[in-house]
Amino acid sequence: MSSSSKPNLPVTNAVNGPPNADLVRERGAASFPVRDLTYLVYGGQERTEHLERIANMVASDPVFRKTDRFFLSRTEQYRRSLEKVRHYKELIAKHNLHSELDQQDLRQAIDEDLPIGLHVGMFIPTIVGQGTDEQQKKWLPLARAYKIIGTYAQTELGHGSFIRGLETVATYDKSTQEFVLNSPTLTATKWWPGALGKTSTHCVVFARLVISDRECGVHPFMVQLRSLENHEPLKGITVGDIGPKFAYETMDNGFLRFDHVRIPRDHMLMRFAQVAADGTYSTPPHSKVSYATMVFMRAYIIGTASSTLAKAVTIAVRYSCVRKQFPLRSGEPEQQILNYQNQQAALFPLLATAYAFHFTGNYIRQMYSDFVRGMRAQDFSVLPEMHATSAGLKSLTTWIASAGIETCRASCGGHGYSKLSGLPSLYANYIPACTYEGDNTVMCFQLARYLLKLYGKAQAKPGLRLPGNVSYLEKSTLLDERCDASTEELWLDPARQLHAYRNRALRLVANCANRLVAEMQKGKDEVLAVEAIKSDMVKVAKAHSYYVVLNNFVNAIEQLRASGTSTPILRVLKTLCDLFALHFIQADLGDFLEYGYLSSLHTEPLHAQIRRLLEAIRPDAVALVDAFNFTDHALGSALGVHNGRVYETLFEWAQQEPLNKTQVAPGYHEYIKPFLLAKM
Ligand SMILES: CCCCCCCC/C=C\CCCCC/C=C/C(=O)SCCNC(=O)CCNC(=O)[C@H](O)C(C)(C)COP(=O)(O)OP(=O)(O)OC[C@H]1O[C@@H](n2cnc3c(N)ncnc32)[C@H](O)[C@@H]1OP(=O)(O)O
Ligand SMILES: Cc1cc2nc3c(=O)[nH]c(=O)nc-3n(C[C@H](O)[C@H](O)[C@H](O)COP(=O)(O)OP(=O)(O)OC[C@H]3O[C@@H](n4cnc5c(N)ncnc54)[C@H](O)[C@@H]3O)c2cc1C
Repeated sequence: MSSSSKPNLPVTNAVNGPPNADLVRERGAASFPVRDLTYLVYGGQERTEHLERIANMVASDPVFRKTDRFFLSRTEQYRRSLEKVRHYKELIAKHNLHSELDQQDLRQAIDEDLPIGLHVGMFIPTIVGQGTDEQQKKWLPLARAYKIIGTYAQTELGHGSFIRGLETVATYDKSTQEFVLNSPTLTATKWWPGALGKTSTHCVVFARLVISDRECGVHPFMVQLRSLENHEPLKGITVGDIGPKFAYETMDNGFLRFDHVRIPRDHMLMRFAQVAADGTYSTPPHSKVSYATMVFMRAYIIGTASSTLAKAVTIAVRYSCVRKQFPLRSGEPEQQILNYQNQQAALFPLLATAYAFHFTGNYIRQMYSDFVRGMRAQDFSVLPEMHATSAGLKSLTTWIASAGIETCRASCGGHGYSKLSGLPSLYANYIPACTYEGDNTVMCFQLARYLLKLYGKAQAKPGLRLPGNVSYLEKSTLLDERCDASTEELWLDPARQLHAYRNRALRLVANCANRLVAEMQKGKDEVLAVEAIKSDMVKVAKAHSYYVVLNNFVNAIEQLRASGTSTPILRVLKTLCDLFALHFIQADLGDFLEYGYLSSLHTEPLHAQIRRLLEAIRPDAVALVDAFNFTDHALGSALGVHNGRVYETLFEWAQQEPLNKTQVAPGYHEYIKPFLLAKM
């Protein structure tokens, strides 16, 4: 079956001409209607077409061009991103894109780390989440109209993960009804917040509240940093850019110091905790409610892991169809490198993972909106589950996506190392996701701690009912059960796949719990006992998160089946789900073998089934990446161009290299000529 219709996307940036014949052939041989899968991924035909209109508008607009980005200095890149911000605002007005969703779509299409990312992603959400109604009324209209630009200033030079260790102080002065913000030490300097260095006029600062020498914990405060007239820093404020980074050049991550800066009392965001005029402090209803914006951003980050990985896989799969190396036998044509099993084994599990994470993103979005509904009704009961689940999924998805981008880059051989492949910058700009919004390892401890607690409760109280994704912790009998997938066919049974993931997670939780007890029996207190099991806690969190991802993928396919999705689409999604499930068992085989859950009786058919799945995906590989529907602008890659004119595009883009502006190299006269022409 061929694709039901061609995607309505312009081929920008790529060199025009007849498309690569191999890609044309691959597209014609897809076993499912590509367009229908695109609709499924983006939420229907209407929404897909809307996204395409925005993507096309961006892709054909010279202000948003990306192809020269590699040749710009850091300062030029920052300026260019500001130019893009201004144009983004013009387009909102011109095309009436006033809804939050439209603006999010537009930013996504622009596809750059713009210095307003923190404004929309954390500054505004913190006002919404933590501000009183009056505070929202005051600041939201200004922020939404970009009359003020803000960021989220929490991390300091000395502390990021350990929020309770932050040193910036906000001391309440009852006599003037003001807070005095101060950075008492060098390590109290705010360090890293995006767009803080040069762009923001305001920020939400996290500081320890002190009232009459009493420590009241870390709270958010609204602070103006720069004049709205001339952008100069206000009195008492030292602010600037933190300097060169691994990448992320378009973002002015900044530093900030306060020298006894005074702000009015109503600049503390007081939705949950309050300071009255006389200095009376009212505690929040939940001690971690001020951390809510981070939970929001973690959920957002989980949602973007799929699309980021999907971009890398799209580039690598298309290129691997165009690229040919070696005939199998002399005299035969050379093979597309995607025909090699090793290439498929590297790329197809990542393709499957990009689809798996798509459904994880849907799941966490739903969980987050239920959680927000509860919060609005003062119900914080879901907060621990939301925090723990999002912390674990954020870690697993960003780790896998980061490593996956690098695998894609390496799979493109030498051309993958060229920045023109788009993969080095995709990787370099993405990997901080493993660190920001909570270092992944530290986040894993949060989930593991939650699981250990629930496991302990379930042990202490048989018959206790735990919520959906953690209900397996009730069933310690699961530990005695063994895998019975002794044939290739049995490995395709979702119930057996889930059983394996549940069993592994429970085993690791139980093992950790036992070790914790053993450490305490050796005389350690609980704190030191936890320190002795920390690397196992990371494994626990990952194992549980894998289970959550797979469970959601399996459930999503069941729901699609029930809602009448066509057989060819269901078939291809099931194949991807199977590959996801089996690949990550194969990757962590030691976990499953260690406790005798699996033996060689099961591993042989497992490996064989994985090989079959790779073969099954091969004819659909191009169609499966096409279904993500990225424009050439979004991919920013000479290797991933839709028309497959890889070599023409690489050649043309390389001509832009500034060194090629002259035939004779700069420096020739000083450094090359003297030794070339020196007498022997
Ligand atoms: C429509 C969408 C538009 C979006 C547009 C986006 C545009 C995108 C642009 C750019 C993208 C990239 C931007 C990146 C920006 C990056 C920003 C940042 O990095 S901000 C700083 C982030 N910092 C962190 O994440 C710090 C991590 N540290 C912590 O979270 C905490 O310190 C901690 C590690 C969790 C520990 O906290 P603490 O010491 O206070 O607590 P503990 O004593 O360990 O635990 C006590 C109990 O509290 C529970 N807990 C902890 N945190 C939470 C929480 N958040 N919610 C609920 N409960 C929590 C903890 O589990 C303990 O529970 P018990 O065991 O006692 O039951
Ligand atoms: C690109 C980028 C953008 C950022 N944007 C912002 C922003 O807008 N606003 C903002 O406020 N911050 C921002 N940050 C800061 C970011 O949130 C922190 O860097 C992050 O939370 C990690 O904290 P840290 O740097 O203190 O790491 P550390 O905690 O110092 O981590 C260093 C190592 O120590 C380990 N470790 C730490 N604690 C423990 C423990 N208890 N047990 C065992 N191991 C431990 C970690 O696993 C890690 O391996 C940004 C960072 C980056 C890189």
